[in-house]
Amino acid sequence: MTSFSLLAPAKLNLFLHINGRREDGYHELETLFTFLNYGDQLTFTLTETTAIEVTGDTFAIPLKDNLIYKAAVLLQKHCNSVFGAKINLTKILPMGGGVGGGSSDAASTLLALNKLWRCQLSLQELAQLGVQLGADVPVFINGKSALAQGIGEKLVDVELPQKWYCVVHPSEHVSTAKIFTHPDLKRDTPKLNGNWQQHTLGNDCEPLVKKLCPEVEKTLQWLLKYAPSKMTGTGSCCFVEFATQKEAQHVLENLPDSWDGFIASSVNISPAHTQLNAIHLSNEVTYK
Ligand SMILES: C[C@@](CO)(OP(=O)(O)O)[C@H](O)COP(=O)(O)OP(=O)(O)OC[C@H]1O[C@@H](n2ccc(N)nc2=O)[C@H](O)[C@@H]1O
Ligand SMILES: Nc1ncnc2c1ncn2[C@@H]1O[C@H](COP(=O)(O)OP(=O)(O)O)[C@@H](O)[C@H]1O
Repeated sequence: MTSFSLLAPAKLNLFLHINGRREDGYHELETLFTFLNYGDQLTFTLTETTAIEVTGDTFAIPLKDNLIYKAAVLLQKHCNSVFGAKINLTKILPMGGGVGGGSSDAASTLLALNKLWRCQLSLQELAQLGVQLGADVPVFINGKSALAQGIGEKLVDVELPQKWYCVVHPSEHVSTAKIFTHPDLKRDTPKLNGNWQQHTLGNDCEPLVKKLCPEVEKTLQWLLKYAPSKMTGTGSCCFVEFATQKEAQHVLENLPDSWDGFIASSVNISPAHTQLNAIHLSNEVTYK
C-alpha cells in the first residue's frame, strides 16, 4: 500500500488591505499570511483505477464541489495521470471562518498527489493550477509565510517571529462573496509597497463584518480584554497574539460557551511541506 497523511494547516491574515477592485470582480489585496501548526488531517492512498474517492468529514458538500476532489481532478487531467486516489478528510478547521481550510485542503491535495502520482510539477506549476480553485491556494502551495499582493497569489516570502494565537470562531457565519460584493466594503487603501509593520495594520473587511455580524463585534470586544484583537480574512474568526502558549491557553479557558476556539503556534514553513519532505516513497508502486 502506498499511503501517507498530511496536515492542511490554517492560515491567519495578520493584516489585510484592499487596494481596489478589478474588472473581473476580484480585489487587489495586500495581506500578510502566517501558517498555524494546526489544521485538517488528510490521508492519501494510491489506487489502481483513475477514480477519486473522498471519505470522512465531507459534511453536506457534494463531491464535485469539494475542493479536495476538484484539486485531485485538476491535477489528474493536467498530468494525464493513470492513477487514482482514496482521500480521507478529518475536518478540524471551522468552515468559512477565514482560516483557509478549504484552500489548504486543496493545496495539500495538490502537493500530496503530485508526489503520489509522480507528476513532478514544480511548486510554481502547482500554484498556477491551485489559483484556479481559489485565490488563497497559492500561499499554501508556496508553504512559507508571505506578504501577498495581486488577488493574493503574488507572494514575497517573509520570516516572522514565532507566536502563539488564540483563534475564536463566533457562532455567526460570514460569506466571503457577500463581503467582497458589498457596496460598503473599504476598497481604497493605498498600497504599502513593502512598508509594512504588521502590528499597526488592520483588516479592511473588519468594519463591514462587524456591522453585518454583531457576534464578530462582540468577539473582538471580548478578546480586547486580553490583547489587541483582529479578524482573519473575511471572518468570522478573530484572534489575539501572545509570546507564550500559557497566555493563549488562558484566553481559551475563559471563552464563553457559545463560541468555539483553539490555540496554535505560528510557523514560517507550512507543516504540510515539512511532512511532505520527510516522506520517501518506495520505487515499487503498490495499490490498495
Ligand atoms: C479573503 C481571503 C484572504 O486570505 O480569505 P478568506 O476569508 O476567504 O479565508 C482570500 O483572499 C479569499 O481566498 P479564497 O477563499 O481562496 O477566494 P476565492 O474562492 O477565489 O473567492 C471567493 C470570493 O471572494 C472574492 N475575492 C476573493 C479574493 C480576492 N482577492 N478578491 C475577491 O473579490 C471572489 O470574487 C469570490 O466571490
Ligand atoms: N474541503 C473543504 N473544506 C472546507 N470548505 C470547503 C471544502 N470544499 C469546498 N468547500 C467550500 O468552501 C467554502 C469556504 O471554505 P473555507 O476555506 O473553510 O473558508 P475560509 O476561506 O473562509 O476559511 C465552504 O463554505 C465550503 O462550502
